[in-house]
Amino acid sequence: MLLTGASGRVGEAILRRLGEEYDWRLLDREPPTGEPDHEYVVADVTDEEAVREAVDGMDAVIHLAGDPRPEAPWDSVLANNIDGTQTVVAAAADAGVGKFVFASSNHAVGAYETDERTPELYRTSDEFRLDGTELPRPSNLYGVGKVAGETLCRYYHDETGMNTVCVRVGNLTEDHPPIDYERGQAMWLSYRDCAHLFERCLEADYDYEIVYGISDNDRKYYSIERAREVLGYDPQDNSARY
Ligand SMILES: NC(=O)C1=CN([C@@H]2O[C@H](COP(=O)(O)OP(=O)(O)OC[C@H]3O[C@@H](n4cnc5c(N)ncnc54)[C@H](O)[C@@H]3O)[C@@H](O)[C@H]2O)C=CC1
Ligand SMILES: O=C1O[C@H](COP(=O)(O)O)[C@@H](O)[C@H](O)[C@H]1O
Repeated sequence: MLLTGASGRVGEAILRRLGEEYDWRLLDREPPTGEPDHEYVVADVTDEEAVREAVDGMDAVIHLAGDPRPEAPWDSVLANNIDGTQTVVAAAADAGVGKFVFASSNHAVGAYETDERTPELYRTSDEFRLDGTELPRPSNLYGVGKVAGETLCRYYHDETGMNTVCVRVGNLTEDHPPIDYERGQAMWLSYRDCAHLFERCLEADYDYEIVYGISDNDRKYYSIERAREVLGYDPQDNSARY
């Protein structure tokens, strides 16, 4: 399995629980901080030759690498998130990789959180749900880049049949949900549920899917029904317990 952006937070959550479960090849533009437990490729995802070598022989790719900042400027979004994703997904499709898992974001649909809907949207009593079938509605240029990534995944799936899932990740924080931040509590994804969700993305059967990546929070305004149904996602955590 190839894991891009392996040295970041999502990569850490995945490797902490699944490090021993798969034969990993890790890729990041930053070198490892210590002696890596797995094969480690230092490369930028915009480097086509390096990426083509990295995907060679892989059954699956989890593509996390990119600029994660909601306020990321356009030049970074364009290079790291759009060009980088195109380079990785095209190389994976050409190499005949079986499954491609793309880390999309809540910011692909963040503009559904209108002044009229918030803050009630973030509360348990509100029944509004986004389920992945709605049109994209990004809240910033970073979100635009994630929508572009989802569209690239759709295109390469349709062109080559590569099984592809885009996970609109919520707010990953370790140990407990964000404090004094209702939006973050509604879209909290625990480290444990994060690892489980990406494991399901590696194991389940699907064609092309968009799912939400959050824990089973009482406050949720993202449906996790599709992730349950198609992937067998069974989250254990809930921000309401904290
Ligand atoms: N952490 C979260 O709550 C959320 C994360 N995501 C997405 O998940 C992915 C991972 O996010 P985090 O782990 O939080 O970010 P992070 O910044 O902790 O990790 C990203 C990793 O990607 C690497 N990277 C960045 N650009 C690269 C490039 N051009 N080539 C090679 N490596 C590159 C960085 O060196 C870093 O190790 C990102 O795509 C982000 O947009 C989406 C929604 C929420
Ligand atoms: O996509 C992302 O979303 C989370 C949550 O967004 P926020 O605006 O509520 O902080 C963010 O923490 C993460 O860095 C980003 O990649």
